[in-house]
Amino acid sequence: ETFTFPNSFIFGAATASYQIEGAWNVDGKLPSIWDTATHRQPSNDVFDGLTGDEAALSYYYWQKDIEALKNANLTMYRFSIAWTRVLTKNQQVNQKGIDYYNTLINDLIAEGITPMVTLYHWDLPQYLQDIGGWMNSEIVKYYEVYADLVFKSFGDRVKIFITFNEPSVFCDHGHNYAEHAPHIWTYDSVGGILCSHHVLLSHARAYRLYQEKYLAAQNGKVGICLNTGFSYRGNGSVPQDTVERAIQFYFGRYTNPIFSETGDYPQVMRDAIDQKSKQQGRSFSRLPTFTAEEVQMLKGSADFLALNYYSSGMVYPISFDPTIDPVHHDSEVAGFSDPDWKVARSSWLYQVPQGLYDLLNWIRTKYNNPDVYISENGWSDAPLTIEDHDRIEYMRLHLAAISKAITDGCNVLGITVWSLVDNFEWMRGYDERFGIYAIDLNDPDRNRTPKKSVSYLRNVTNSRTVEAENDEIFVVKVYPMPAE
Ligand SMILES: CCCCCCCCCCCCC/C=C/[C@@H](O)[C@@H](N)CO[C@@H]1O[C@H](CO)[C@@H](O)[C@H](O)[C@H]1O
Repeated sequence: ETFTFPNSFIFGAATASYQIEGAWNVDGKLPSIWDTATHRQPSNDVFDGLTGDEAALSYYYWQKDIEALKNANLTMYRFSIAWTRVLTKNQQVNQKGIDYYNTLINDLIAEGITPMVTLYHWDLPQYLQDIGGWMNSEIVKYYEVYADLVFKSFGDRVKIFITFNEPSVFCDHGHNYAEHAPHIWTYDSVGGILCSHHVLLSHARAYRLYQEKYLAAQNGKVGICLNTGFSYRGNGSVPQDTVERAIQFYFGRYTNPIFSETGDYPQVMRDAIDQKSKQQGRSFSRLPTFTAEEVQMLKGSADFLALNYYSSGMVYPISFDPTIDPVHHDSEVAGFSDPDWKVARSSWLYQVPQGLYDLLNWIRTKYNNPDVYISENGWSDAPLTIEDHDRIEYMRLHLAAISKAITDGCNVLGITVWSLVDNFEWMRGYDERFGIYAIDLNDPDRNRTPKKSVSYLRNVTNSRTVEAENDEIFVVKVYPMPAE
């Protein structure tokens, strides 16, 4: 079957500052929590022991990135700004950092490529972590100062801003399980919950600031980037409400306050955490409460949803047990992956295009069909895999799923694939490569070598079609529940 894309649909690619820029301490840039994490001695716990100190050296080779975009026929570039490059500790402007992004933005626009700018892709200034980072409510003010600077400096040319990338990942993995920077472990997910709460408030304040101060002159859009898989019934006896609870706890904790008609946290989450907190003998709930004003400030605080989709899972109910993974412990849901699904070099990344199709329709019906960009979607393979047939298949099937969702009426405006170039894959270092361009870390010039997927993408963007069979997209079957 041939799947088509409307002429308005935009094809692009994405990166993030810490993962590609290098130049970690150049021109006044301050250390971020990822600099701290990767410089830990005697071991940084990164899979290959490496850091983002140099990565793709995009701080010097941004023109190579622009060439790579052009060569792939891509017309949108999602990149992030390093907070640590543009502001000093006492909240003054670091002009050299601003200059770098000004040059990048101007050069992109000169080549007809639309910049999509993420304000926060996990690289918090270390001096803010030192006062508690996302767990301290004061962070909201610091973020607002930073957002103000970004809007003021770049908003005359940048018309699409994303306030945050994947809060579920940096809040949970960074503040519950100590798996990501700032490597904090907290009991009962308290750290992750506080982080999410302050991220939501920071997002809303930045959105309202843009509306009040910049919208009239700049006429841009501000959204937030959230990630999730879709969840499926682990076997025939799993109740549908388990599926819904999984999504609400993982995704709804951010989407409900921003995109729903009612606003605030999902009721199922409010009830569960309040009740469990009580059951634990606590005098107040682990889930903070938004004031009525905050609920209003959050409600409708996004012009679009930037959705990162990689994979999906099967779920089944479990009973409350504080000793297990804290995300599941409040939701009383656990998940597993079908061993028949194809898996990438990243052990968590199973190929489930159906999940993207179902998720887009879930969002359409749940939230009155908001504008959506697929801000990340991609496949990892081994270093220097140039004949990346598995990535091509993954892209083909996910693009088909998107096209099908658009046919259903979902407002999907475009995609920025992850990633433009091979880069620092967080705690996996450089072992899992997501780029459509390969980078040899031994090459001081960091030449961007096109993988086979670049010519595939070029064909897709020229023809605005992909070929796929429905049974390649719809891969979810119901399996017996695994032993608990
Ligand atoms: C509804 C919820 C529950 C159901 C199901 C299960 C979902 C299965 C998906 C498993 C994902 C587990 C770990 C998550 C990892 C990614 O989301 C995370 N690594 C994504 O980060 C972004 O992706 C890029 C590639 O990893 C990364 O380089 C980029 O910086 C991130 O923005």
